[in-house]
Amino acid sequence: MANSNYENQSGGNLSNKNSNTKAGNVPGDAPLRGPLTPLSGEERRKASSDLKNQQQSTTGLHHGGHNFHEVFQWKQGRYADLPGAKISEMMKSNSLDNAPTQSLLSVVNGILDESLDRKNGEIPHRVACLLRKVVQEIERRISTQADHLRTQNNLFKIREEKYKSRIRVLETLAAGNGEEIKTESPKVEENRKVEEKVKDKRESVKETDKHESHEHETSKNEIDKQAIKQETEKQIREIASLKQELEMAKTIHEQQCLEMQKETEGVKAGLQARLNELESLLNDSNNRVKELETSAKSKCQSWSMKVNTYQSFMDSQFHAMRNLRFTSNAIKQELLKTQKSYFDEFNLLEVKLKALADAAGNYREVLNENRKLFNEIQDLRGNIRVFCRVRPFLPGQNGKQTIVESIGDNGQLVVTNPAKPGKEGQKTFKFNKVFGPAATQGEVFADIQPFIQSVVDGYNVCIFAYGQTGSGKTYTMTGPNDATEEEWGVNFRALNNLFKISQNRRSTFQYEVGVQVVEIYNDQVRDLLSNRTGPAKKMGVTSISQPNGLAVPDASMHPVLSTTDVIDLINLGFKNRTVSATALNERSSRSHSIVTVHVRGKDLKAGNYIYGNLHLVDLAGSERVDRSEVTGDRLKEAQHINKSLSSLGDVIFALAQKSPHVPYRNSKLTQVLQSSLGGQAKTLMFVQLNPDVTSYSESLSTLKFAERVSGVELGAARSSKEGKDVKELMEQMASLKDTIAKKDEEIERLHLLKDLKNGYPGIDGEQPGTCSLSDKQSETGSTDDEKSEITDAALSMGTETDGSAEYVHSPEGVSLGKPKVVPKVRVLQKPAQATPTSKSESPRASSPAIRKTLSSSSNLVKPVVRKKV
Ligand SMILES: Nc1ncnc2c1ncn2[C@@H]1O[C@H](COP(=O)(O)OP(=O)(O)OP(=O)(O)O)[C@@H](O)[C@H]1O
Repeated sequence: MANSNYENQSGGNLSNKNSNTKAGNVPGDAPLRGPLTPLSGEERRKASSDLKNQQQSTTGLHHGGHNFHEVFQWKQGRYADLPGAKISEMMKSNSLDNAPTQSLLSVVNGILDESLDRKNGEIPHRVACLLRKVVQEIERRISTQADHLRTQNNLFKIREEKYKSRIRVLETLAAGNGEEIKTESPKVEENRKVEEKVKDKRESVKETDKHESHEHETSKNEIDKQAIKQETEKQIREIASLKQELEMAKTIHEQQCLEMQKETEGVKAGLQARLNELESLLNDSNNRVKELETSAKSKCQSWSMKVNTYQSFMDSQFHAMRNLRFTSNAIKQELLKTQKSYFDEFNLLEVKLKALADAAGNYREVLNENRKLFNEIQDLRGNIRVFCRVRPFLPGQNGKQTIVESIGDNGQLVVTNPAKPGKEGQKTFKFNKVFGPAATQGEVFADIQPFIQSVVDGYNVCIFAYGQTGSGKTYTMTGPNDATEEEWGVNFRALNNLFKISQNRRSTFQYEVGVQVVEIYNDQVRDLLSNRTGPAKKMGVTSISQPNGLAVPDASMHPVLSTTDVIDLINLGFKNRTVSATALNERSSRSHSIVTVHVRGKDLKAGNYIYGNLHLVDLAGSERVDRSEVTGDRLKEAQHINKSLSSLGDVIFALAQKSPHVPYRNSKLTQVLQSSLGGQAKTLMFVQLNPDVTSYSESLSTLKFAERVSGVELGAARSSKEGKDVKELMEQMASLKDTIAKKDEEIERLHLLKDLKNGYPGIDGEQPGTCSLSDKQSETGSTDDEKSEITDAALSMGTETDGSAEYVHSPEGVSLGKPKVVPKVRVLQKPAQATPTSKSESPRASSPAIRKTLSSSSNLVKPVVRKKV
């Protein structure tokens, strides 16, 4: 308040408190007084009124300053936000002139602090102008204050002179020359008053004395003189003290002057430094502003360039979009056209699908017929088939003189007696097929494969290898030790094929496969897969074959899911056999090993089961006992072998003769194989031949046995009452083959229809997880039989789908709609009349499969021309 008072009074000059106090008492024409001289009442009143005036003036100015505060008391960081109009208004108005210097400095500091706080140090232009104005105001005030100080100094000097003259007067007074000192000093005035008082007193004394006695006058005068003297001394002392005080005041005043000067210079220097600092900041700010302006200009230019680029890009995009729109319209048109043609094709397809559904509906029937035909072919070929296999000479075998003269394509084998060279010694044998020494395992199996399919169809099959020791029975049935897949024997290949077929039929049949491995040694049955340790347990054989074909129910049954399982089991069985062989001296040659595969298939549609079993038999060596000239155990073994082999021959012969009694019970071997010998069972015998001349006698014996067996069926055919000869039967077989071929053609056509349907993705209704027809084809083998299996599975799926989905046409395409059953409008029909042929009277020829001729109303499924059988 005091500060602003002073500042306002002095036109905003900078000052301190001391100067403030004194400046208030320094009006130009004010009477000069000593510092300690008491004020008279008049002077006090005047001084009070001056003070009031000053206060009023201060209040008024402060009011103006208050306005300034209102304008300038911005919070830190807000000066930059002052609107330009406000700043220019402040700069135009006189608010800066009335503002206290402290406030101006606060503004400067505020702006600078704000500029420092701001990261880029920028001061907006308008704030910089304001700053310049404020600084100019501060400069002006400094110069004014300097003038004021000079004036004040002069005043002090004048006052000093006055004090000095007064001191001189007092000194003169003190010297006692009685000279009246006319001075305006209060002390002198007081002296004067005292003197007047003394004078008055003297006069009053005189007057009193006039009234009192004259005598006392003299003594009183003396007393007065002494009093005056004392008074004078007292005054001299006072003058001395006043002088002292004056000196002190002078000293203090000089000190104060010096201090003020120093302070003023300090403030001036500070302000100058601050001013310089502010100017440099201002310059920096200006430079920064220029830099910013330059960068803003360059940015502006780059932005305008970018804008141009974007504009051109947008133009090109718009152009491209327009083109795309045109293209899209064209595509839309094309799509509509395609859709229309698609609808047409779809309608056509629907018609074809109906035909396909009809055909597929009857496909099962066709398939069954196919199976029957297949079996009839098998029957015609003979339920007992004999293959002869001549093993090659072994690497270490000497001589290498063979008894095999020739091998014919028609199953003819000519052997020569080494003792009778020439035609005389030659003997011809006829079998279903003869495999020479070069025949591979794969070639051999190719002729066996149909038997495996029969097993899956629910027939019992027995494949056994017969021959003398070392003739290759185990090689054919199992393969060599540690056989590669190429060298796999019948066992592994048969099961591998069985799994493949069951896999292909998985949509219609669910198969379970179990394996038993037993051996028959000395007419005893032993389980080779028993996990019991020690010698194998003896097994009983059921005399009447069970419906499930389990002739040895006590033998462990092992379910198998893959060929690997089978390999493991058979290896385990042979290992057990080998263990026994160590003790029983090469027992493998003198025991029959039987691998029995039990197949149970569930018809997924009908729900019924079919059973089939396959016996894979590696017979004991067939060498003659008399030649071996053995005794004891070996003789017993040989007798058992001979007995079991001849029992096998007897059974087969009895079956061929359709004898009412078939001697199965004569040996354990025939009992075990009973389910696979006779009835609908199919038997395949491998006659293994050692071509070495040294084995001629054994080989001849083997061949004779085989000839007897192989001649059974054919002989029976020849001796039948209908008088049909082999040639006729062969013709019949060819005819049946022809029928099958036609059916295959028909199936192919159905495939075509199916493919046609699959050609339209999204409408075939293929269920997830099901294979497409092509998938199935690729994963199967190349035989026709397998193909028919595949077709069966594929068409079964197709039939279900065709009957359950309706296809909805929509502009977006084709989608599956509400399920709808497609009515079967076409069925496979029997021919109007079946023309019986000369063979039709035969039970085989008169079977419905042969009599039926397939026809189809579909233009794609052409009717099969019925062949004369
Ligand atoms: N087709 C063939 N090709 C190559 N080697 C063969 C063939 N047939 C048999 N062999 C070999 O002949 C030898 C005897 O064959 P194998 O053991 O199969 O006769 P086997 O009739 O089973 O004898 P055993 O009655 O003693 O069991 C074996 O070394 C076998 O590898």
